[in-house]
Amino acid sequence: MRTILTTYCRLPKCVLISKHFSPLRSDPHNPFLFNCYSSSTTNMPSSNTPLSDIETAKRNAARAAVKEHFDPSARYVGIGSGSTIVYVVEAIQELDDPRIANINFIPTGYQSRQMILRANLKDLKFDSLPAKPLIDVAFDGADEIDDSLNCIKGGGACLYQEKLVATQARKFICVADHRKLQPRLLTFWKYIPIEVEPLATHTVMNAILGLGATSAVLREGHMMKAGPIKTDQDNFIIDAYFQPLLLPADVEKSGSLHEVQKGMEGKGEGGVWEVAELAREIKAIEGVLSVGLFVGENGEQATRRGAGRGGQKPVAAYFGMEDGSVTVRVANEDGTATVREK
Ligand SMILES: O=C(CO)[C@H](O)[C@H](O)COP(=O)(O)O
Repeated sequence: MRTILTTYCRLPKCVLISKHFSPLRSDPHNPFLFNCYSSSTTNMPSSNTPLSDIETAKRNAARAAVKEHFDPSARYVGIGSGSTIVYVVEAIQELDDPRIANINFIPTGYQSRQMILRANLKDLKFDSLPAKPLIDVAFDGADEIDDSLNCIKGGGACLYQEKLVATQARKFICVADHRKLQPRLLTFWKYIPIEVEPLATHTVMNAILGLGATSAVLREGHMMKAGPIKTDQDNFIIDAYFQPLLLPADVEKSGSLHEVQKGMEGKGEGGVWEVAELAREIKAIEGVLSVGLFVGENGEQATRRGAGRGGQKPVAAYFGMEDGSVTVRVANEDGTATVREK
């Protein structure tokens, strides 16, 4: 696997390592990481635990999102993966409403399910959901969210089940800290996680480079000698580095995507994509199970259209800010988004 890594990376190794070591995952105050090593039966941070600024921002965002979108009389609630979602579960518990015991919580993977169980909530596997009713609401974190509520997800390697749950939900709500609030995807967060069937790893990496990625990296585990990370589906993750992604509005302004790309190529910065178009191209590569770009419709748009399912994009994203406030990006009917301060 080392061969694959060096063959396909066009960046110097040191750059790859530093990009790989995401700043979003190195906080010693992170209660999710802490609880990985604790024997705590709740897996929940105590509300009295002093938190770092980032963790406080996550908690503030989670509390605001739960207050506005969690209904204790709901039947099905999706619970995502990562370190921020811990605070959503905490905020649900804090409501201390007996009706919560009747809710089926749908996990998006192993970590998510453990969190649900340790919080003494009722878990229901995605494939046990009845076909018809949609999940009332799904909460999840994200790695980056743009002006139109497109998201990058999969920093924790859970994108496939997260997408399954989001697209089966009437509304999908994102919860994040201020670092994830960006105008365009791939601004602060530099790569798109892609889940691939292991046999197809080489061919998918080649195809991604063919789309103009600056590099494609097979994600290794923390213990290099143990090999690449395996997802909950036993697949690999390829992290694909591209230039910042455009919104449809950027393309409209410039006339056509081709014109924008031409302009960028002139500056020696090829491989510029509109976000939904790139998601479609990557998904079409044989061997790709899921792309960590959440694009297209949101659940409310899909419901209005009578689609009978949800959408990939959130209807709202809550960001805990550095000053303790919460900023919300809310979807408008036409797919654009409005920013609201709380
Ligand atoms: O997509 C995910 C896992 O695959 C997470 O939701 C995303 O990485 C955000 O995680 P965190 O809340 O720890 O920053």
